[in-house]
Amino acid sequence: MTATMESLIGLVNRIQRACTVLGDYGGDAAASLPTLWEALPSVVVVGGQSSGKSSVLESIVGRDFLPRGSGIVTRRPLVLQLHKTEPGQQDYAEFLHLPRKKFTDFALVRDEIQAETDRVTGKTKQISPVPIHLSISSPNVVNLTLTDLPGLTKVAVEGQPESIVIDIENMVRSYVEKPNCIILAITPANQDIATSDSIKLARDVDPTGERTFGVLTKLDLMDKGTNAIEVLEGRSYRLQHPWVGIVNRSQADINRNVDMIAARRKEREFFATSPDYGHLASKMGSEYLAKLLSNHLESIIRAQLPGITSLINKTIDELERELDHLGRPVGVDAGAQLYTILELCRAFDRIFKEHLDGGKLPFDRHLSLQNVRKVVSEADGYQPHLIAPEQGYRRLIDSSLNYFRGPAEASVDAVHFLLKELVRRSISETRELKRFPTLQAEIAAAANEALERFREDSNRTTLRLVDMESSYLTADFFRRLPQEKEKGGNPVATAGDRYSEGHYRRIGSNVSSYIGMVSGTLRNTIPKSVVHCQVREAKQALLDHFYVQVGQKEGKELAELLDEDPALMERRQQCTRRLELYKSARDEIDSVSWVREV
Ligand SMILES: Nc1nc2c(ncn2[C@@H]2O[C@H](COP(=O)(O)OP(=O)(O)OP(=O)(O)O)[C@@H](O)[C@H]2O)c(=O)[nH]1
Repeated sequence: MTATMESLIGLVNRIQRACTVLGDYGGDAAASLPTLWEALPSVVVVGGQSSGKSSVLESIVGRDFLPRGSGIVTRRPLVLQLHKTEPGQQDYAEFLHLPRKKFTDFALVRDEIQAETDRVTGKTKQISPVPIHLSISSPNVVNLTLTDLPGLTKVAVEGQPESIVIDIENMVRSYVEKPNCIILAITPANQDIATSDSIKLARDVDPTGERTFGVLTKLDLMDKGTNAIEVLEGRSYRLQHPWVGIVNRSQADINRNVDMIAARRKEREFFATSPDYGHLASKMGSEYLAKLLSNHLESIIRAQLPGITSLINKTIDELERELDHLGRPVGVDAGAQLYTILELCRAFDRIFKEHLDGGKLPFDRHLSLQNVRKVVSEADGYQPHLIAPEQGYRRLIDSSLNYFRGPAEASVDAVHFLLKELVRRSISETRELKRFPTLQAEIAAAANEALERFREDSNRTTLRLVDMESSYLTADFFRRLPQEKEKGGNPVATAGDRYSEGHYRRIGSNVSSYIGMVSGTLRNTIPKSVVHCQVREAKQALLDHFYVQVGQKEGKELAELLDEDPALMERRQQCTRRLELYKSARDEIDSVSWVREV
């Protein structure tokens, strides 16, 4: 049973240490990272200035080790982990930030707390939420973890910024508002309970008093003829747990170097012999308080462990999923990088081809063909001027064929823009590329460049098809045109009325029928040429140039292509560290449950 108790509080201690090492101090909801710190039950000591907070902690530990001085001395949370050792063992202290260094001189512990506080907060005397972890092993302690926070204060003293009053209140509040926080609310007995800073705060965050332990210090300093029975018996301010009265060392005792063991004895005597508190003696004093807290913390941890375990498993799943989504880190050598780049290009190319093959391109009913048809009808309705027959035919046909050039180019462009849109869509659908904005932009640029080249080629080819139709006007063609016999008429007519209207009409309809024939041909060949020069090329060789270029790059240039969004890299790192934390917590819990079952 004892083994279990030790292992449960020790278990939470180890997880708490892992939290600090891996940067989880709770309260960073802005980073939207899951926090394990906040899920762990902890006892937090809250009190106004000079309420006797430090004295209570030192009394629980049985050692002098906390910095003293004027102003706000505690400026970082101090997570104080107490481990009970076998009788006769020497007391020692260890800091998480100084692994492998054992302190047996507690005056040095005090110095180190001060130095470590300044290391993070600087000489500015600001406060910081990054906790200091101190563990103390001694036969004279119970297994317990307490977090000491800066004392609630009304005014900043010299050298400390005005904002510190609010900053402290906010920091303390951020701890005590967590439902897992057990609040140790310190109030001096020589002050009205109604004005106690710690009770005011506790009432705010824990109105039913379920998780608040009231501690009344300085019972020895009350005015003669008054006592704190009303408070200690829970009538002044009701809590679910019993109030505990404490008598710490007075300033005079401290000045006289009265040691803690002697102070504890004195405290016991105070209660045992007190006419007011004698009947409560067994439930008063710092030793009783320590045991009470230890038992409570233990039972809370036991009750919450299943919930914490399932939270851990759920969070591990979530973090793994997010990391999969963010993509795992890329290797650092050129080979791995080139491989990654080519893989990513292929991923894009695959999606692009899926679009092409998926019949998502409405070539046969697209604008280009409609345009061709539209122009054909225009050409059919075209009424030619009349010049000498062969030249006239040639010019009429040439100028009619010119009408095909615009739409031919338009069909080339239409397909070009469709392909460009597909590139854009495929780029944005290539999820793997999202984390590499540089490479993403390069692939998009390379694809668009290739499409540009295909367009030029397609334009040339398509216009040539049109040109070919006009150069096919051979002498034979004219010879085979239906000939018209002059019917009588006036042989000396002027050039203007040399031919009858019927003549012109026939020329017009001849040109028309020729153009009709040509348009029938172009209607078939333009789409073929456009698909051949652009779609087929895009499918087969979109990134060919790019592959050649990438193949010639050096390690450094490859790394640049794989340059990731810094925010994303940061996020991946954060998630990786959090995942590490949750996994180590899971391992810790697994090892304890295993011990318990044996
Ligand atoms: N007589 C007597 N003096 C006490 C008691 N508790 C604390 N003191 C004295 O009250 C003064 C303040 O006590 P601390 O323990 O330093 O109080 P604190 O809340 O930690 O104070 P700050 O850290 O300065 O805010 C010291 O001089 C203590 O000796 C007590 O129960 N009885």
